[in-house]
Amino acid sequence: MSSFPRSTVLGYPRIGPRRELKRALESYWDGRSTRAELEETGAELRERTWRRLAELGLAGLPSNTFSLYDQVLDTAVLLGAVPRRYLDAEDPYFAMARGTAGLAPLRMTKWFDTNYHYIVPEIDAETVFELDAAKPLAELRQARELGFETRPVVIGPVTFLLLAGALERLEEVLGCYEELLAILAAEGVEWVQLDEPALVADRSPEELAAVTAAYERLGSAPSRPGLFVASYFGDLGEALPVLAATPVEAIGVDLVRGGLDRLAALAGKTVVAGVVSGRDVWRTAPGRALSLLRAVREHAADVVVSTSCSLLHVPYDVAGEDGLDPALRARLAFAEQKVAEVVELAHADFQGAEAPAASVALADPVVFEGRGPYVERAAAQAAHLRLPALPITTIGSFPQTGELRAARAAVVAGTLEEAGYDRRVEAEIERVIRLQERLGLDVLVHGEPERNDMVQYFAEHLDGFAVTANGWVQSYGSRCTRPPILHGDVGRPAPITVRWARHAQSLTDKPVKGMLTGPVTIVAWSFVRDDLPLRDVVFQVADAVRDEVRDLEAAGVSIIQVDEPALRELLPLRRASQADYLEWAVAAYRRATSGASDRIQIHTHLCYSDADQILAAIDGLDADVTTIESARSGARILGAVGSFGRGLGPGVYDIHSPRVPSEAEVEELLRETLKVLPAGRVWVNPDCGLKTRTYEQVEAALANVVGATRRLRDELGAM
Ligand code: MET
Ligand SMILES: [Zn+2]
Repeated sequence: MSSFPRSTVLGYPRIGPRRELKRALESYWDGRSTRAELEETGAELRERTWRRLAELGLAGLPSNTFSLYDQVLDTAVLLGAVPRRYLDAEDPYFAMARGTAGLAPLRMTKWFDTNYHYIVPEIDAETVFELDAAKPLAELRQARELGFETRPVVIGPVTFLLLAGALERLEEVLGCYEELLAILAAEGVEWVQLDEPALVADRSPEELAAVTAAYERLGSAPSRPGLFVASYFGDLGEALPVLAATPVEAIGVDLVRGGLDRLAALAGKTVVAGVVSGRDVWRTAPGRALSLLRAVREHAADVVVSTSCSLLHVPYDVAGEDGLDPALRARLAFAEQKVAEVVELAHADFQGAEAPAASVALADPVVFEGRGPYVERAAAQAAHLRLPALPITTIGSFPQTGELRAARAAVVAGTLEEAGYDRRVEAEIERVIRLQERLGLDVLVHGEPERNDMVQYFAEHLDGFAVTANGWVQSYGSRCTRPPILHGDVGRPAPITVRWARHAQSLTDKPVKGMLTGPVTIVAWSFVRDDLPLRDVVFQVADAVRDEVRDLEAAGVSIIQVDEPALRELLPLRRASQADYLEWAVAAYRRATSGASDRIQIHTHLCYSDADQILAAIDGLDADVTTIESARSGARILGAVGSFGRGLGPGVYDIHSPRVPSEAEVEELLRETLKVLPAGRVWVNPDCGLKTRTYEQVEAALANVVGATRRLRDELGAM
């Protein structure tokens, strides 16, 4: 086999520089275009990517990094792991991804510690693995016709099976991989990339033995291309010597997050050195990158310059972001700029840009111990709020109407005055308040109509953040987010939510919750400066939230919710670092909320099904009331919440589905909850915000929630 090209990237964004794939997908799903037209858009996007990467001077081009929905789902298809019930659907691929009228989709969850979501493969006794290499072959051949030799990228067998929870099927799956390698070799492919990001998390001896088994077997396949096993999102740790002992020729290491410790084991291998970060938007500091490359060269047979992971997790291009401060723009690198850096680093003359000296505004890491013990607070709040048993509330957002989105766009375009927009927001708040009163909810919300997004809205109003015009990053399928860029010291120049909260409260005698996003979530869903420890950045944001909490209290708001849905997401992949993270994350939350007096009821909200893993930390947040996803995940969480010491609202309405739950279903969930929690601590609420639903669905569902709760209240009263 020939030597590995001098420079490469592990993958590239695929949604399109102007989100062309998003539009093509949604038009196909709505029946406005054909599958062939969708494929055509895909082919154009791939062509554009290869041409651009080649123009930028990148030597090693990847293929099969494109996907119509998700690369893990593509791997399931590649290996024949398509559950039988989807085979009769009109389009089985999208049936698995999104469901159909009669079929629920496969489960979706977060890709390691990113905000990208993949489709979880379903492997059971029925699964018969059978290779279907059509997609990688088609992409390889398309590139070839355009004059490009590419390196097909596939998720590796160990990571694929670990994600599916089916490592015991390794032998069967390896047969498919062997077959794939033979097909690619016959096509004249020189190198294939097998992604094994699961190896950067803690792995048991059995799992490491699976790594050995897999790569010994694939390495001794009679006919195969060069094997490049890519790891990313952290340090390979003890998996590194294990992998290095197998016959694979090239190993990819993430040197942005990982260390140099065990690199001596890589003697004789080609090391694909991930020195340009695929997880942030900053230009690479040349000093560090060059010294890392020098250090690797001392050990490895051959060193290739690369990104630390796929560039899927960053936007396309800084060019066109004219709204950004030029000084900030000069520090930024999106996918295009990162490719250029990789190319330059592969030539010795790399200049790059040293990061400016950090403006260190270290927050005092001490928790503010402002609040009294929970029992005392609970008594003060009960006297003040006078809520019924099983109080009913919602999570914050109500349906976002097309008119509101259009009005927001009109303000940006300059065709609608701010004052006119504000009046529309106020009218929407009034509608939401009236609706909640009519339905009979107990703790109301203003509905968040002024927010485009629960993080971006705060970023737009805080110092130290910038928002991009076109910095879209794929979240799942056709969904993209535009993460704000946290680039400087954070401050809150003026109150952000107070005027809306005050307006909402003026319309009703029922309590209206103030609604804020917590410090961990604001940081988790932004691109963050890398010149300060993450903890210090989170504390700065916590102080800004703390100011807002204080102003809400001063404005007469008696319940304040501070959401932390991303608390679980930032949890480090390695257990050894988790306790430290949870400690500072919890401290930041308490710092943000502990300025409120005991009389103020603090709520928090978390969604996503795996909250049970961090339940102790959630308890540590010390919020008076926690609302949490439960209905969607079959009330699994109820098994773990018995010891929870404060108010808790396990969701009784799965808002991810357009389905309206019946009164009986809600009642059943409430009865389950009352078996594990004392009635005095139970709250009644949906799983999450209602903004993706329609008013019709929300009204019907909440009416059933109220009906079921009233019946149980009557029973409790009779006891
Ligand atoms: C992803 S959590 C969302 C919480 C937010 N308050 C809402 O209701 O939309
Ligand atoms: Zn939520």
